Amino acid sequence: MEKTITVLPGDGIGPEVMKGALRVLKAVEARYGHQFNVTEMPIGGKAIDETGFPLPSETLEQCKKSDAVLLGAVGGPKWDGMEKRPEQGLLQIRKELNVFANLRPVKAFAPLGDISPLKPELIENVDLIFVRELTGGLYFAQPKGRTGNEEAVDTLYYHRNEIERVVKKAFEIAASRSGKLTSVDKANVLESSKLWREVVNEMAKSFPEVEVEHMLVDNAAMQLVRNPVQFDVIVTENMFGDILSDEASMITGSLGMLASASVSEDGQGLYEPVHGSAPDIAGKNAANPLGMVLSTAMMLRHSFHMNDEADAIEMAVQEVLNANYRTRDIESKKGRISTTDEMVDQLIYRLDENAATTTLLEVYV
Ligand SMILES: NC(=O)c1ccc[n+]([C@@H]2O[C@H](COP(=O)([O-])OP(=O)(O)OC[C@H]3O[C@@H](n4cnc5c(N)ncnc54)[C@H](O)[C@@H]3O)[C@@H](O)[C@H]2O)c1
Ligand SMILES: CC(C)[C@H](C(=O)O)[C@@H](O)C(=O)O
Ligand SMILES: [Mg+2]
Repeated sequence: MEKTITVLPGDGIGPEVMKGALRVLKAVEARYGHQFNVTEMPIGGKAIDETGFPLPSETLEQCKKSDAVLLGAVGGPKWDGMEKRPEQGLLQIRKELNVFANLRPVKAFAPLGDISPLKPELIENVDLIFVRELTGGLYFAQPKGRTGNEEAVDTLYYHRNEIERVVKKAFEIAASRSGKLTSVDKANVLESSKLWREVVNEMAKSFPEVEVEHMLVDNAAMQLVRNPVQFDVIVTENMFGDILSDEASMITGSLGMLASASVSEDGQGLYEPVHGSAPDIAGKNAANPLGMVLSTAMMLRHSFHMNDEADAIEMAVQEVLNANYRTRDIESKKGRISTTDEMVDQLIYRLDENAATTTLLEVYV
């Protein structure tokens, strides 16, 4: 199959983990006979340095005409305090591509049981997914900004349609999984949350097979560390989802493990790890590439319907962890610390092996 991918490495560890993802894609290409036409474009701080804009129009155009977009991370202290911020590029690309549903799966990896700050018995069997509203809410609504030296304003606005489309997506996902949906809001205080709850209750009538519960966001933050296995699908507002998903990353043991897919109604897909540009470890070949690599697997599965290929990457990740290869953030007492590149070497080695095994099995059958 031939596909075009726009690659936006961004800043900090973004380019380092993206290099790994592209090597993994090359391995998939070779083994499964695909052709991925990759075009790299600037976004974030790099784009500000090169063009003066965090999302240059050439980058946006290239993304719009691609089959999918892969993004590393943006931001860093270099651009702090500047009028244009790298993060504006990220928010703008999400808005322009209309990728309103941000899917952030959180699965406990058995070999990382001792890495998580949560007790092993609490995280065993955790397999949940956030459906985070991504193009509305506090991040985007007007008025927004400084209204003088002493005042600043952000607005939490939602139109019913914006809530409906993301909630529908969450119901569909819940129906395809265990049939349990938790909607997280702050309906005891916020008007936008009351509307959110109303929409969820209305939508529930079209999905009788899905059991719905409402949970206030402060309680949800607590429940995620008290008993995370109670959750399956969690749908929530943009900023609540941002905060809760970083919190939930500790179920895996590291923010560097989490992947995400952001999808639109017309099939656009933007794939990025949940973590940021990690300025504290950038340039050291120390970043965990697995969140980026797992985001690449999500791209293959969701945008290209390449399920075997995505399975093979996920299996390779499991095997690398089983074999105790670890970057510093998931350091194990049993093995030495690997660099970003070494982790990717191990993935590719196993991807080749997996492909070889699959071929052998097929021949044998
Ligand atoms: N999607 C994105 O592009 C994105 C997401 C979050 C933050 N950011 C930006 O990144 C910059 C830094 O933000 P921050 O420090 O609050 O969050 P961060 O996610 O960059 O880092 C938080 C902590 O997690 C660690 N970490 C993150 N990813 C890791 C990985 N792959 N491997 C190992 N350790 C990892 C970092 O070293 C750091 O200690 C800011 O400019 C922020 O706006 C961008
Ligand atoms: C960098 C920032 C704008 C972004 C967000 O808040 O959406 C990040 O934290 C994320 O989780 O993708
Ligand atoms: Mg975040």
